Amino acid sequence: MEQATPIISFKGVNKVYNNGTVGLKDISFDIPRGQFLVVVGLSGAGKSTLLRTINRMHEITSGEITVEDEAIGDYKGKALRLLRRKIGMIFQGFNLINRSSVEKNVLSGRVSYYATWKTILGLFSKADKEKAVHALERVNLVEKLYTRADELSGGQQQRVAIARTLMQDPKIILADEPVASLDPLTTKTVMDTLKRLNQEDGITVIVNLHSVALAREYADRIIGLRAGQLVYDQPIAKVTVDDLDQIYQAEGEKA
Ligand SMILES: Nc1ncnc2c1ncn2[C@@H]1O[C@H](COP(=O)(O)OP(=O)(O)OP(=O)(O)O)[C@@H](O)[C@H]1O
Repeated sequence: MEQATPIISFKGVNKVYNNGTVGLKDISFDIPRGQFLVVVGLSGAGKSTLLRTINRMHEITSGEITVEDEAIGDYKGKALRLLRRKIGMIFQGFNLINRSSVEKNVLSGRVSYYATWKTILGLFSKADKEKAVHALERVNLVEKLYTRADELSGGQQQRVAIARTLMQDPKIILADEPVASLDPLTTKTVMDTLKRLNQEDGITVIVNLHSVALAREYADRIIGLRAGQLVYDQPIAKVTVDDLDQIYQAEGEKA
């Protein structure tokens, strides 16, 4: 059984969108520090909503979320910036500046450490440039430092996005369908990178995935959502194919 203090805790969390759609319904669970957690569920089950409440990209309607034992709901200004600094986010579409070099994209992960005018003028410190090289080494892409982002493959672009989040020295990485637009081979390079950072740096990783096969391959634990509710929560050793089929049963969707 996990004994570690949770790095993130959901306590009776509800999210209702302005148009009345229920995003999350009475979600309570803890995420131990260093866990590789995979969230599965049908399209519209609430996976993105769940992830985005952790860095306050989405506000919750009721309940409480704590990160490192602090309720984050009232964070404003500096406290919110610091929260977002310690939580890296990876998106399905990579969100890179396509016409800029890999180096510039990676350095942009450091902007929250600078006054705005410096980053506008591109005055990153030598230490940060070295940090960018190191971040690219971690994702095995250092040879692409001066390549334009849009000249890279999808899997390489996603690894640049991961390197960019490493510039924040994140304690948590949220990845929302990070491999949904990638082929199987590049999918593996991206998932392996996330797993390595989880294991070597102890970064807590929370990934939304459509693929049940990938979830089983990489997760320490799988949670399942259906219609905004937490309907499944098991350590990987106890996860069975039948369980996962159940979560996807509604529309017969499989990996
Ligand atoms: N901004 C919004 N306004 C209103 N409803 C929303 C909004 N964003 C999401 N929803 C709704 O909330 C529910 C949960 O959506 P969410 O995107 O979290 O699901 P998901 O599991 O991530 O789906 P997918 O796998 O398709 O990304 C869905 O019914 C969705 O239509």
